[in-house]
Formats: sequence, C-alpha cells, structure tokens
Amino acid sequence: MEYENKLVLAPMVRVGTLPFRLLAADYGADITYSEEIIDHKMVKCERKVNEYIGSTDFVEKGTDNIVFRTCSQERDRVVFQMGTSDAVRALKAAQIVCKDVAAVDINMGCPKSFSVSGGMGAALLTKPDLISDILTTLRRNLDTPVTCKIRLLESSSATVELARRIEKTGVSALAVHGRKVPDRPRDPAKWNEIADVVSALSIPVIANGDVFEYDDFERIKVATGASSVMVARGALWNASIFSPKGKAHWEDVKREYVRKSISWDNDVKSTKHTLKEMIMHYSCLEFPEGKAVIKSENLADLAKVYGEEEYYRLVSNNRFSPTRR
Ligand SMILES: Cc1cc2nc3c(=O)[nH]c(=O)nc-3n(C[C@H](O)[C@H](O)[C@H](O)COP(=O)(O)O)c2cc1C
Repeated sequence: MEYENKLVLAPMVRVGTLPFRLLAADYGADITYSEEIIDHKMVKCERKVNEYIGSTDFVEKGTDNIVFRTCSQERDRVVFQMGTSDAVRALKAAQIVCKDVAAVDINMGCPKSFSVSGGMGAALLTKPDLISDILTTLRRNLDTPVTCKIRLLESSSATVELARRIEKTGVSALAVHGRKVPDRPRDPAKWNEIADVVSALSIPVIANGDVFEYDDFERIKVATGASSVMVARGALWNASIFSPKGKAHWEDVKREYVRKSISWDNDVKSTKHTLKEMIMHYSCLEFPEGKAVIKSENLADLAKVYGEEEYYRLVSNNRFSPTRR
C-alpha cells in the first residue's frame, strides 16, 4: 500500500461502512477507512463469504450480527480501523481480518468517553509504551501494513516526540488529526502543528482536519508538507468532494448512497444515520424527507423515500441466486 499523494476517506463511526466507502471511492478517494471497530467485538467474529451479496462478512459467532463487511473491489484500498488497549487482543483481532484488507490502523484519537474509559482512542496518547507495544506487536506478526491515527498533544514538541516514537515501531504511515483532545470539531484544525510532525518524520504523514472543498486538498498539502490528506465531515456531507470535476449535487449523492446501501444490504441504522447527517448539513430533519428517513424501518422504506423502489425490487429479486460482481 502506497501512502504518497493519496486522498483518504477518514474513519467515521456508523458512517464508514461498505456502501459509503465504495461511494467515496467512486468519486475519487484512493484510500477508504472503515469505521472504528473495537477489538473485543472483532475477536468474537468468524469470516463468512456471502455469495448472495458478493461480500466478505465478519460475523459475531452464533449470531447474525455483521461486525465488518467488505468486498474484493475494495481489497487494495480499505483500511480496517480498530479500537484497542491491548497488544495481544489487537493482534488476535487483526489476524482475523488482515488478509481481506489493505492495512490495519489503530485509533489513538477518539476523545469520546466510551473509548477513553476503556483505555482506547485518545487514552493511548498518554501511554507511549503501550502504543509502542501495540504497534510493534502488530508490525512483527502481520504481513499487512500497520498505521495509526493520532490527535495533537498539548504542545507541538510533545506531538513530535510521540510521532518519532511511533515512527520507530515501523508503521507505514501516520495520520494526524490537527486538533487536541479537548478541542471541539468547530475549533479550527492546527495545520501548522501537523507541519511540525511532517518535517520531523520520514514516513508519510496523512494530514487531517477542515478539508471541505476539493481545493482544500492542495491548501493543506502546501500548509503542512504532507503528501496525503484525509477528510471526514467534508466527505460525510458530500462524498463527491474527492472528485476533481467538482462536487455533484447532494441529492444525487444521497440517491447513489441509498442505491449502494441496497446493493450491499447495509445495516439500516447505519444508512439512516448517514442520511440524517447529510440532511442536517444542507437542510433540516423537520422537513418531509427528514421525517420519512427517521420513520423508515428498513431499506425498502428508504428506497421509497428516494424513489428507488424499482432498483430495490431488482436487487432483491437477483438475490435469489448468488451474484457475481
Ligand atoms: C461522524 C464521525 C465519526 C467519526 N468516527 C471516527 C472513528 O471511528 N475513528 C477515528 O479515528 N476518528 C473518527 N472521527 C474523526 C474523523 O476521522 C476526523 O479525524 C475528524 O472529524 C477531523 O476531520 P474533519 O475536519 O475532516 O472532519 C469521526 C468523525 C465524525 C464526524
């Protein structure tokens, strides 16, 4: 996996499932991260090939709960992001999925209480020995590239020190979200502090924070010196941000997302959550579309909201025999 000059879809919980990743890739994303999946969940999974959909599923044993769904089309660009606080468990989880993905990434930036209270996400930032342990264990035991994603620390010199330590573990790249742990999403990302990390390291750094337009990819590259750029909210609101041709109309983007969700039988909660985020940015959930999405109980209902009943019928009928894509 190459990390130079790439446009990257950021990991996003409940958003970065297979249809959204494929959508971003269709518009031009080179690398697409999964939503964060916790190692505890992944170690309970078994790999199953789903011939009806054409996907590879990681399903919680003894249940129908699909924890991670991928497919061969994204094998060379999908990054499996994991939440962990333990090297041995992280390795066990990674070994289950590593042959089906392009890289494994460890989330070291999530400030949410469920992550931090479990010693995961941003809690790792204060434990450099544990970071080294996790990354070194993965690096030594996997053939798949290993990366991690961090936030900025209190001072730029502290971030650089940690980044140097991370580089020594042999990771293939480091993604840096240009905000500190207490920062809110509306606080501006500190591109200058990402630049300090870029100039201190030899491995590729993926710059992340406040990219909302295609032109911002170049702006953040120039400001930070990073060769690759990662975008979260800008892609969530309009996944065609990756297109050099300019953004597609958000109505078309939503419809294409719904079609992909139908094709890949996406979890309806995840589809609804993603659509609601898109609607809230451009409009309001109180309007008929928002209300209809909220009321939808399954993908058939969502197909109706977006006038895709015919597509839904076609896909459902084809599922009676195993599909090949
Ligand atoms: C809806 C949503 C879900 C997120 N989930 C994750 C996640 O699972 N793992 C992670 O490392 N960061 C997660 N983040 C943080 C983003 O990956 C990214 O670092 C942050 O939003 C800054 O990028 P932006 O300014 O382009 O939005 C999430 C952000 C959003 C908006």
